[in-house]
Amino acid sequence: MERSFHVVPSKKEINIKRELKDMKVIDVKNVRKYYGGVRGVDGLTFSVEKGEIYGLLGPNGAGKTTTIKILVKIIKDYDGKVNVLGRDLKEWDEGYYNKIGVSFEFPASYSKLTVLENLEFFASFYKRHLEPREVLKLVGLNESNMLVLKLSKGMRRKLDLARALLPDPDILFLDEPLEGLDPESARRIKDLLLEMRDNGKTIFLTTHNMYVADELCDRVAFIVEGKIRLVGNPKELKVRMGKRAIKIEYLDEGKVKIAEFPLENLGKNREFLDILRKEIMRIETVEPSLEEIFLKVTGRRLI
Ligand SMILES: Nc1ncnc2c1ncn2[C@@H]1O[C@H](COP(=O)(O)OP(=O)(O)OP(=O)(O)O)[C@@H](O)[C@H]1O
Repeated sequence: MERSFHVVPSKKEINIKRELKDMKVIDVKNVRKYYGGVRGVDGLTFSVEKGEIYGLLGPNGAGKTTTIKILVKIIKDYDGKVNVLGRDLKEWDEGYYNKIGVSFEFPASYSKLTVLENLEFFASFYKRHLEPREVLKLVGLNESNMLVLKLSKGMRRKLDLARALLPDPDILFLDEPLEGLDPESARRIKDLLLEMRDNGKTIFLTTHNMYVADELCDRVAFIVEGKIRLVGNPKELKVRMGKRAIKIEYLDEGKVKIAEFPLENLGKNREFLDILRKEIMRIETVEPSLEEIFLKVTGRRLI
């Protein structure tokens, strides 16, 4: 049976939704994975709630891909506890793949088949799925009859996402979802993900791009050397971790000048009060970027 994101839910679905509300959809406790002697993740602990876009932000080698691979059961030999959709990950059988959608950095399609043939093939694995043409429309990929080998990087990225959407999953796992997309396509995919989130889907993504984290994520987790160092809403983090300063632009003897002052004791700051008597052009609070907060908290740059 085909379903869309907007169909009226059955009573059973409403009850399940009620149960899932406020529930930790993903709960990871003290997870550890080494590749021989190389640390993938170590002491990884976090949880994701239903209906949020949760972003794992970190530099190369931080453990983002390892985390996703564990969560989608590609890596099974880890230590620690992982619970997804109310069940221990190790207890989930093949039914898990009807509940989740996965889009990875590497191409996962058959290059000698067309876009539509690929999606029809993948759809055949699911008991219930969305219409291949419908998911292509959602991601804005119009080249349904083009061979995959002829697709640009951005088109492949959209195809990967379309494939992830096929089972109409409760959770989407996306590795660097906007990488390689032109600005218009990136905007479209961002809007799609936000709409899906508003419709109760949970989206877990990894990125090393602070703009993606900033614009898309309800919560962002900083990951460094296999551990989460800080979690928060991007806007709240900026307020909490910011410099708490203002920038003032003013005219001084016909020249534009800019000065910055800490918010503490601003009303008693003689230099600031003197400037206020001049012609003010603009006053704004100084907002740090996520990159700056990341550096402050972890001592590491994102790239
Ligand atoms: N198959 C593997 N064999 C050996 N070491 C690995 C393997 N996969 C990952 N690693 C190592 O584990 C660590 C974490 O890698 P991971 O790919 O999870 O990080 P990442 O944050 O996704 O980085 P990137 O942004 O570069 O993909 C790195 O030191 C990496 O070299």
